[in-house]
Amino acid sequence: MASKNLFLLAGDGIGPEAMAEVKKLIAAMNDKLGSGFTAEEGLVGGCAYDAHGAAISDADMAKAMMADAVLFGAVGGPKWDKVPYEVRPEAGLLRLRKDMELFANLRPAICYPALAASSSLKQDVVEGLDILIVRELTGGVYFGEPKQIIDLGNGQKRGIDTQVYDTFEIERISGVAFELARTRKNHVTSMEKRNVMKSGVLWNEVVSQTHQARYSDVKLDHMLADAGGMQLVRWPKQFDVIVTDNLFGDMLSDIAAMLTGSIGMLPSASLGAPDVKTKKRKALYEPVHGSAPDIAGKGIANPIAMIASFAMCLRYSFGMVAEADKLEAAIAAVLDDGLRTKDIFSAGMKEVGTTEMGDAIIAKFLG
Ligand SMILES: NC(=O)c1ccc[n+]([C@@H]2O[C@H](COP(=O)([O-])OP(=O)(O)OC[C@H]3O[C@@H](n4cnc5c(N)ncnc54)[C@H](O)[C@@H]3O)[C@@H](O)[C@H]2O)c1
Ligand SMILES: CC(C)[C@H](C(=O)O)[C@@H](O)C(=O)O
Ligand SMILES: [Mg+2]
Repeated sequence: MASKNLFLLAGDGIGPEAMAEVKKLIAAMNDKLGSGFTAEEGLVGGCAYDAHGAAISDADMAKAMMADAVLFGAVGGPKWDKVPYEVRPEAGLLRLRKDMELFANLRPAICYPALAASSSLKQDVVEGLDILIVRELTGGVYFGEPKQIIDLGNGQKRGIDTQVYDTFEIERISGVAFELARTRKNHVTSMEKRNVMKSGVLWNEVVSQTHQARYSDVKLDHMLADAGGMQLVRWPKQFDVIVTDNLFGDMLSDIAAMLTGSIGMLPSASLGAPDVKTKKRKALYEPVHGSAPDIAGKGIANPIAMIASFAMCLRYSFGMVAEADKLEAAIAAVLDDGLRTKDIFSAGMKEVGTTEMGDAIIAKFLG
């Protein structure tokens, strides 16, 4: 049997609370289904800084590089607001993405039928929504140089971040988006700001060329990213796959999260390129939400984004498609039964905590 080595980085705040539910699920799968996962745990974020003065240690970084898949909770929190920029909690996540070359971040936004009425948008706007944001994750303004604050010597300072994209980066992320579109509704919308950014001009050009050369069977639209944000809220069902850069993808996926009812619902997969020999790809799975310091420690966090991220792990890293489908169906069924964490609660439903929600999903999955 192929190895199934997981490396778990729960992180800070609600990260460990959500990860605890996935740990129970992994144990249950091993126990009841003989799934054969091994899981080792490490530190990332503020807890890693407290332990070793770095947002991730070299030893844990090496384990992440060797794992078949990394499961990541969330990092950050007010406790570490004043630590040096280079070792702030978020730096651990950015290092994982960069060193593992996880250039493709898949962020599906699905509105489960049971939650259509609880969205802040009108029911018919979100009902049946199933879109996929493909966010470029290792380039753009997140990593471009220079990135610094310069003292101008006249009482003024200058903060500089640099947006950089090379042809190959745009080509490979658009390839991922077109390939995925072929398995869905065959429609890609590329979002950039070519009206003000040179990188946007290049992005638009390379996506079009990639489309013409290899994917002309897929419908392609281009949209300015600001208008894209507006259209996501106006009529999101016009989209199938959205492909965009690192920063726009960050913002547009938080917007998309609210179409599903709560940011506590949105999973993600960050994937590298398949290895030429083994065809295996490095991968990290994480909820889109952060460490939610305002609710950490209260036992009320929604674990669904974390559990659905594990479903993506089953699908993309281990080819366990039937199990992934079953886990996603278990989430839908528990919502149909009326169970709700606080963030998705509406009148007449049963409010539950993190643990009860996790237990109910695991029971449905195994049942
Ligand atoms: N991947 C990550 O680790 C990640 C992602 C985003 C933000 N962050 C970090 O997290 C910290 C807090 O950031 P923020 O407040 O802007 O974003 P956040 O996503 O942590 O929280 C935003 C709001 O959503 C709520 N929320 C988030 N996840 C939830 C869940 N699972 N269940 C119920 N409610 C949930 C929070 O309570 C909060 O009100 C910052 O340090 C930020 O850098 C980390
Ligand atoms: C925590 C932070 C570095 C991260 C990002 O900006 O990419 C987060 O917001 C996300 O969406 O994964
Ligand atoms: Mg974000």
